[in-house]
Amino acid sequence: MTQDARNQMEILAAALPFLKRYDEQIVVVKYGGHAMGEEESALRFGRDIALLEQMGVNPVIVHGGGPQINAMLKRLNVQSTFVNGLRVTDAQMVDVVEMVLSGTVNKQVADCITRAGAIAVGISGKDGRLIRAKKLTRTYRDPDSNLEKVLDLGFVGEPEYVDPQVVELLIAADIVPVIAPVGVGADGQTYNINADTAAGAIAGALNASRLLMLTDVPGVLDAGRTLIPEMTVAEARAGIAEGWISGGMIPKVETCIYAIEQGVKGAVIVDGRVPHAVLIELFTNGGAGTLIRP
Ligand SMILES: Nc1ncnc2c1ncn2[C@@H]1O[C@H](COP(=O)(O)OP(=O)(O)O)[C@@H](O)[C@H]1O
Ligand SMILES: CC(=O)N[C@@H](CCC(=O)OP(=O)(O)O)C(=O)O
Repeated sequence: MTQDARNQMEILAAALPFLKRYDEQIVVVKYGGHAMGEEESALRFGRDIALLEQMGVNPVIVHGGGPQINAMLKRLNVQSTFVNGLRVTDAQMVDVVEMVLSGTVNKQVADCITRAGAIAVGISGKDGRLIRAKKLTRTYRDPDSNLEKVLDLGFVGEPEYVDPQVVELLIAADIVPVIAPVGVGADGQTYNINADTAAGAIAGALNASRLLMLTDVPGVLDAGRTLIPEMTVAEARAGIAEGWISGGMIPKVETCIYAIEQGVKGAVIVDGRVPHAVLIELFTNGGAGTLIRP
């Protein structure tokens, strides 16, 4: 038995009293592009997810792939810009985003789980019309003119309606759904959706008991860069308004708030690079990362 398998067994031994809590429950895991790391770390993630499935929990994976899209754009010599953690996505960009997310990354993540002994099937939000999307519309106050302006991010979408039927069919067949955050408009247009936002919408539609957001920082850090173990929705909103929650952390925190408002019991932002982060979060008293609560 490898050292890693021994570690996994040790966590599970400690987890026994908690197992019943998640039996038959849906746990949505957002697997961020930064959390994926090297192959060994992705395989370890796959083993944890396969184990959850075998233990009777119903994991649903929504993955990101921002760094992987960046790497492909670099190869193609295409520049990319972000506004508030969202990629400005023109027609050429949306093709690359779909190719990387629904193609390479989606199949890699599903493969890591399948190699660990569960059956995982990779789909995107377009399959079965899982994520009906519309163009994201946001306004902002222009600091120069002080006028309210519309933010145009091109083909960046937001979920308008989630039809979880295809995911529920996979769960009923004991298959782990692995979902790429690409949505489809009423007119068939493909939209690039931030993976955090997609995960929150799916967790809400599935009435999940937990949403775990795996990233590459220990959780939400305060202005002094210290980990905040627990914060209320109001505190999280204040962090965004005050600016110490910024960039890619904004969609993450907003997603947790949304998921809680939809009835998800707990939303946690946690460091996915820590070995067995998912098991530790679900099955230990202290958990890890930042829990956002009402
Ligand atoms: N208050 C904060 N606490 C932690 N991270 C923060 C905070 N504000 C901004 N960030 C940034 O958010 C990033 C996480 O978002 P992102 O890179 O989009 O992750 P992912 O690829 O996992 O979705 C962190 O690496 C960090 O640079
Ligand atoms: C609109 C938007 O920004 N979409 C993201 C989708 C991928 C993503 O969110 O990946 P991570 O979770 O790894 O950051 C993007 O284009 O990068």
